[in-house]
Amino acid sequence: VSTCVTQLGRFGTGLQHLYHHLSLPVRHMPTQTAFVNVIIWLANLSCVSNMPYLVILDASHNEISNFFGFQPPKNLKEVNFSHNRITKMKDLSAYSSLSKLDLDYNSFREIIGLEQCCKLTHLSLANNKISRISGLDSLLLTHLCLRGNQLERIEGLENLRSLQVLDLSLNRITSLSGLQNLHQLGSINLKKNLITEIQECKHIHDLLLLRDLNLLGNPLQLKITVTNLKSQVSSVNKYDPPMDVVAARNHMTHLVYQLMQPQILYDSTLPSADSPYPMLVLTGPQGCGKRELAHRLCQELSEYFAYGTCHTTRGPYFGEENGIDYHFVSEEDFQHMIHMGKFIQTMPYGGHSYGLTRDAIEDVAREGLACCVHMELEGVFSLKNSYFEPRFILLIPTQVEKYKGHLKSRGLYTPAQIDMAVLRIELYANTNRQRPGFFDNVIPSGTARKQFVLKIFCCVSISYNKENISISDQNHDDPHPDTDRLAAVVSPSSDRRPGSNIKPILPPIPTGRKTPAAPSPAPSPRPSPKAAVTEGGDANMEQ
Ligand SMILES: Nc1ncnc2c1ncn2[C@@H]1O[C@H](COP(=O)(O)OP(=O)(O)OP(=O)(O)O)[C@@H](O)[C@H]1O
Repeated sequence: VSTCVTQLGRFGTGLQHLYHHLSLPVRHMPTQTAFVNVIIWLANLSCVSNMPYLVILDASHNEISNFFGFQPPKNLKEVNFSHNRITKMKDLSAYSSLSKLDLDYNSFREIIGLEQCCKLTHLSLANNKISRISGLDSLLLTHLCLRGNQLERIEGLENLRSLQVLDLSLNRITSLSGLQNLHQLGSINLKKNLITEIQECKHIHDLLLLRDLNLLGNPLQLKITVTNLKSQVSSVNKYDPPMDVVAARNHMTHLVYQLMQPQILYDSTLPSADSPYPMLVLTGPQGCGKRELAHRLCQELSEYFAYGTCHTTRGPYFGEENGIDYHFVSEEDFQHMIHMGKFIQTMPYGGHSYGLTRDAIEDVAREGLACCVHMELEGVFSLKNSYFEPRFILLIPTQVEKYKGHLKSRGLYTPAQIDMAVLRIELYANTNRQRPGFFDNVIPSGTARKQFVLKIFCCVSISYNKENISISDQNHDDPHPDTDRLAAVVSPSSDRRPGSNIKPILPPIPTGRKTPAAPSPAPSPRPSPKAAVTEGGDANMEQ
């Protein structure tokens, strides 16, 4: 035996090999390898004592419980005892040629007896029961694997200056302290340990050869992810805040300023404050015709709606009147109003400020009417935060070239302003796509005015208690619109805003309202010259 290779295949095919190799004289096999057979399942390796020239011994996957229970072959370099039943290491000073020792999947509790194995470079003790690293001080290990043990700290490695690859994954290690002097380290695996602080990395800061560091599955990973996420979110919020964030800030600002003012607890001139005043908001990109339609709506349905005049710092266009189209104020006055808590929401647009005041809404509420306003999308986001529960109708141009041409023909905008307005169409479209129900109704450009009015009616019929409203249409194209038919035209998203309960979004019109039974073409309670001015203007574009 001692002159031959003993090669028993580990998976049961080795017996023929055994006999085949047994017939070989040793001079043909200068490097001897012993494989032992799982079918035989060796319990001891005493036979190896008769193999003085053995160099590599693979005794893995057996039932061996005796650690190196054989006379040491002089040149034994590599031993694989993995997947056996060995519980205790012993002094291996007689095995001084050992360079590679695989002891994975046994039941070792401590590392002992290797002190004299000065040629040992690879040691693997994965999946044992080792709770403390010891006895390695004098070794020249380059590879050390202690994966899947019970280590709580990295200790006893300080002198392993040759160590290049260290696997300490699947332990209970909480700190990277103990690695700082291992300057040859190129790879550290600390996956699935208990490291919580990223500051622990200071211990490996000076390891210049370190290429791989695996800290996956440590508590700090979650922390880093959350921290990264937090810092990403905060940088996004700082430099490119989403509309929700801007709107929340805007709402908070005005709420805080408002709360800093003396509070009026009861105003007998106002309808009950138990429910928010009815409000209709027309939104869409600049010049899409929403302002004109708001004016027209207030004129044609003056029984129900009155125009809520916003404030702006821009100067009036030709034909615009202060207090009707806007309250035109200076930037200074606008800022002062903000600080006086006057606004519900504000928004910068095109280098100017725009804002809707609480007074504008309450003035309309005093008349027992629903307030109709127009604003850009950011304003809508802000209002969604407020106590008011408006109905939102989006007017969206669908024919971009036509819309562009219309803006050009107004002669009010620079090419850059036109481009911006056109770009913002996508913003509205995306919001509508991504947030179903965000708008109560969407009216594409090109919708016939009749249909538009029908849809507004639908909105009204849903907004108000249906018993209280009858839609007669003496002024409109459709002589007998009934609410059922109107309901058929309304898009599903207009049914009810998400989150609202069964009751109508807008309460019945406060007492004091004229009976809506027979709306007449009486003049609007508020002048709406803009509607007259633009009759056939922007609104016509929608036709
Ligand atoms: N309080 C507000 N909050 C947000 N947006 C507002 C507010 N008031 C007005 N806006 C919007 O600001 C944009 C610029 O208004 P401006 O009146 O200067 O433009 P315009 O060229 O007349 O456009 P439009 O015909 O759409 O009103 C418009 O889209 C308008 O609806």
